[in-house]
Amino acid sequence: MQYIEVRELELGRGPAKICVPVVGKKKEEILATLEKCVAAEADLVELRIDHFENVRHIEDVLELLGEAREILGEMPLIFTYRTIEEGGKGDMSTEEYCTLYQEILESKTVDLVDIEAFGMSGAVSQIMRSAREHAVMTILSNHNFRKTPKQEYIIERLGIMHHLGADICKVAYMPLEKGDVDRLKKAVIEADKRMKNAPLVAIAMGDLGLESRIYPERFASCMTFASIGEESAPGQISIEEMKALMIDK
Ligand SMILES: O=C1C[C@@](O)(C(=O)O)C[C@@H](O)[C@@H]1O
Repeated sequence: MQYIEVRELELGRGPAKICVPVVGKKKEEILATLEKCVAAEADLVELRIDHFENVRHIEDVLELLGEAREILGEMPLIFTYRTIEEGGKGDMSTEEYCTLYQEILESKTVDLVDIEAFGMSGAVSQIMRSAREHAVMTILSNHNFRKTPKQEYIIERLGIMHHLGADICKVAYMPLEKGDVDRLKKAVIEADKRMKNAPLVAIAMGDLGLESRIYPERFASCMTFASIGEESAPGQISIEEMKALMIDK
């Protein structure tokens, strides 16, 4: 079993960890949700900065991250700018996206950055290089909110992310029928074998995908996403429900 250590958290070893995505628009709103993440004992949080109203003002983003860190203490923080193309709110150009990630990596205020592996031509290798230089861990991700790709395509995409050196490879796709969830499961189990159990995350979104969220180990996943307040993707359940379901297993 391969695993990574992010602060005191082991990802890829032991039970899958619960990550809460935080999607507030205003600083106060975001910080209040982070307090709730601590109170609810999430394992880690994902700051979905594409929702933040001042995302184009780097000083405001850095100030927010500084205050977030004070609240979170040792709880790991993932920094994610999700583009519209992959189901988020972000409409930055490739250049702006690169600059944002560059500034964040230099600031060393986050533990992991989520980079869209196939969206921004040329951006990925540049950001990966910078993350390595600044010793920040990386999640390479791919999303499709409309459908679930073919099995070979999923295996290939996870393989490319692994080859590019991601610490965690992540896919999230929308199933249109139950068979799509089964296909995702088969694909990630095969990819996991080929990647020799390197940490990965696979999510089937929407109501049909619940199994992938509450039984992450069936999808070889080291992490599952649960909400506090507003969900960041269809099919997420609350952290309370998730904890109750995971204990009941
Ligand atoms: O990639 C993911 C997974 C996700 O899309 C989900 O379906 O839970 C939620 C996103 O916030 C996160 O970046």
